[in-house]
Amino acid sequence: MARKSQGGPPALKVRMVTAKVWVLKKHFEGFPQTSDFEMKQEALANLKDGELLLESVFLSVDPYMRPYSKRDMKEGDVMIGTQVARIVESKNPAFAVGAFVVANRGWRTHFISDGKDLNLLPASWPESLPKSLALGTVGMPGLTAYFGLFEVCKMKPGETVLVNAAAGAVGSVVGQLAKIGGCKVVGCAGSDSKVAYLKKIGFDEAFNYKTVTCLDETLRKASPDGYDCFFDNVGGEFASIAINHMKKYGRIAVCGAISQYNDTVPQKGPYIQFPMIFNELSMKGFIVTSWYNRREEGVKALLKWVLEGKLKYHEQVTERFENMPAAFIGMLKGENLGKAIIKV
Ligand SMILES: NC(=O)C1=CN([C@@H]2O[C@H](COP(=O)(O)OP(=O)(O)OC[C@H]3O[C@@H](n4cnc5c(N)ncnc54)[C@H](OP(=O)(O)O)[C@@H]3O)[C@@H](O)[C@H]2O)C=CC1
Ligand SMILES: CCCCCC(=O)/C=C/[C@H]1[C@H](O)CC(=O)[C@@H]1CCCCCCC(=O)O
Repeated sequence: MARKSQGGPPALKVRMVTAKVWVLKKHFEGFPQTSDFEMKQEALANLKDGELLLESVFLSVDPYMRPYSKRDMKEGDVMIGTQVARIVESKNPAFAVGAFVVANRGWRTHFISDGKDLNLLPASWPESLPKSLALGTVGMPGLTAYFGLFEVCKMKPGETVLVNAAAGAVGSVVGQLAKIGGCKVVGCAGSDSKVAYLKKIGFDEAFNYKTVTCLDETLRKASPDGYDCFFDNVGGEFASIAINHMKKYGRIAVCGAISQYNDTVPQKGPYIQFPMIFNELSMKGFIVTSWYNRREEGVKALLKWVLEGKLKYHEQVTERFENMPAAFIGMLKGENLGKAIIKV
């Protein structure tokens, strides 16, 4: 607080902010444990000209954090990740206090930015729409579905699309975009209530991959003529079986391999050459950020479909920053329906 000291110059306005952060205490071995994380405090410096102070309002837990922690992080680093944050103080004329942005500043409650790494929420974002959707259906996972389906799979009206992890953040958008695009869509998920949700949001066929007696038979029954497009979020055994159900010239978008992220011993074949050659398949891995030169187009399309009611969303919201590790582990276990979000 500013105050005048008797006779001297006015005292400086000092606002000390302490951020809570989650660090990777110990590299994950197999399935992550809450003991692999540690919560710490970070004192933030005072703002310099051009800087902003932000507070995270919603944070995202995503599957990529598991493989990327192994590839890119060392023990003691703050966990990687994105947030929707509110500007609480600004010494940058381009950013007003109270505005909301998407940032990529890891598992932190507060942080300082020079504004260069921030994406303002679109001006057309309606007040009625949860801002957390900028981390899900209208954010990175939604864009993954959009570019993966339309650009990687090159999906066309009248085709049949298969998607796994279908009740999650990416998969639930894939299925609905396939319907918007005039396709038949088959999806699978890991519980009966998720399967019921898939039917509710318009999937033509849906099944619980954990309880089917024979995946091969189930895939054949769901689409006896096979699949034109396979949007693979899971990899491993599921993908090895599904590849044999592709139609001639089928296209596979290799988006993720969540069934393999926690493996301590790498899974072995079967090998894919025979179906690839016999059916002249195309299989392409992709990272959504390679399409971010068209990010605005994707966000605009997804937002429009949400507002028209054609693209439904569900969020699994965990309250409190302190529960982030549990929410992350829960998401890897399949406890989320739709996008897993943390509300600080
Ligand atoms: N390439 C890219 O640019 C991107 C790739 N991805 C990938 O997309 C996939 C989905 O991500 P996202 O939508 O954010 O996550 P989800 O919201 O789908 O959450 C993960 C889901 O994966 C399912 N799952 C977990 N373990 C297994 C398993 N062993 N076999 C089958 N399913 C499993 C669980 O659902 P269930 O109950 O059905 O088992 C769980 O809910 C991930 O592989 C991720 O890495 C995501 C974003 C960008
Ligand atoms: C074999 C691993 C497959 C992982 C697939 C996946 O989920 C990829 C996700 C990326 C998504 O396309 C956009 C991202 O931001 C994800 C990668 C995040 C990398 C984090 C880099 C570390 C940092 O933020 O500093």
